[in-house]
Amino acid sequence: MNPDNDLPNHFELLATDGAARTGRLTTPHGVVRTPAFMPVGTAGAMKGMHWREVRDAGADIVLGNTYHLMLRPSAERIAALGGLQKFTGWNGPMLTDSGGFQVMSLSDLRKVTENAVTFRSHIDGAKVELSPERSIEVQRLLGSDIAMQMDECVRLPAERADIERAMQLSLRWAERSKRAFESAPDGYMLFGIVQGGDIPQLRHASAEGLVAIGFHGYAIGGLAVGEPQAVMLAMIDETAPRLPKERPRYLMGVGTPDDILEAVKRGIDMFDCVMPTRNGRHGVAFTRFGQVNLRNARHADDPRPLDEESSWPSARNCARAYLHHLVKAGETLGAMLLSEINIAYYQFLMQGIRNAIAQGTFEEFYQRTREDWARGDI
Ligand SMILES: Nc1nc2c(CCNCC3CCCCC3)c3[nH]c(NCCc4ccccc4)nc3cc2c(=O)[nH]1
Repeated sequence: MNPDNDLPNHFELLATDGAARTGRLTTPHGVVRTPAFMPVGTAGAMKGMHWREVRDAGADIVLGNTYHLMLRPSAERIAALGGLQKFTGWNGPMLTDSGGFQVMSLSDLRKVTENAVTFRSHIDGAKVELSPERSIEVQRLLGSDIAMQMDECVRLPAERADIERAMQLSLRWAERSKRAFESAPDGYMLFGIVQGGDIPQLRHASAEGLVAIGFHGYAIGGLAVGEPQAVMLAMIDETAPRLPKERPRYLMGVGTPDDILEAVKRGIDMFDCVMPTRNGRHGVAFTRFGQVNLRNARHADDPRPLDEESSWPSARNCARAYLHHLVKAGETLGAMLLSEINIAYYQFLMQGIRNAIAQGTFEEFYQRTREDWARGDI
């Protein structure tokens, strides 16, 4: 029996160092080492990468894209083809978001009612209704190992009344999402999502409401939506201690390496962000010494690789001059190389974090890593 609710707990805490934790989350498709960075697949693919590279870079779990896949090819078609793992060839754990956040950011003509989010498909303009029940059905059809409740995320800054309305609606949708999820086979998980904007009391009410309903894990949503990093970190401080310590905590949409290090320090276990692949496609590399914009002319004659000590071959072997050329020439290989270099760096960072927490040296790791970033690209 778990102290907080009667759902099975598939998360095992291995060590803690201050508020930071390292553990293992067991899913039907494999084990996820935490703290974990989850690369974001788009419509069933990791833009610019083969799944083999995603795995070789050290990723245990990737995100599938509920919003896109439900519109094309449709969740029913993916289910008929054996589910996302079979359909995509990624045979490891997958997490899917509920789709509501993306509706709000990607499609126009959308409306939020008590029952659902309704919107027009950006593909064929068809009217689509995404209720908590339909979102759970789609995530079950996709075969995702970890599903997210349907929620409403408010961009910041926002009026208190709007933040409160969306937080309360999300709690009612949490209840409906959990009921719709109840038929899932053992091992599959559903996470609740804490809302409440930048208002501590609303964050507390949301966290307490979700814990009372009971989930396999808890996400902190409604952040990385325009607020300064200090506000994001303050809301983590208000929320994480109010979530069951034996269950996983997932900070949605975050973030830069600096965001991740600060959030791990405050007790976060899981992250997702499009930044490594998106910045890679735009010519920006993440390295041990900070970000390097390879579009910059200063790299044109530089024979050095990005990082001679990197465990990732392309980061250790490709001359900056070559990467600069590929990016300027708009060669697809440029986007591919920088995407894999960035995913590999994020996984290198996560492995360093996990090792440091396990050894009780997270504080030193935290300080040294930030100094290396501040050194900047030599
Ligand atoms: N349900 C839900 N999802 C959220 C997401 C989407 C997380 N990524 C899903 C993933 C699924 C597959 C496709 C891609 C997205 C967020 N992303 C961000 N910030 C991103 C900030 C950002 C960072 C870099 C670049 C652009 C935007 N804040 C978020 C808050 C919430 C939230 O409250 N509720």
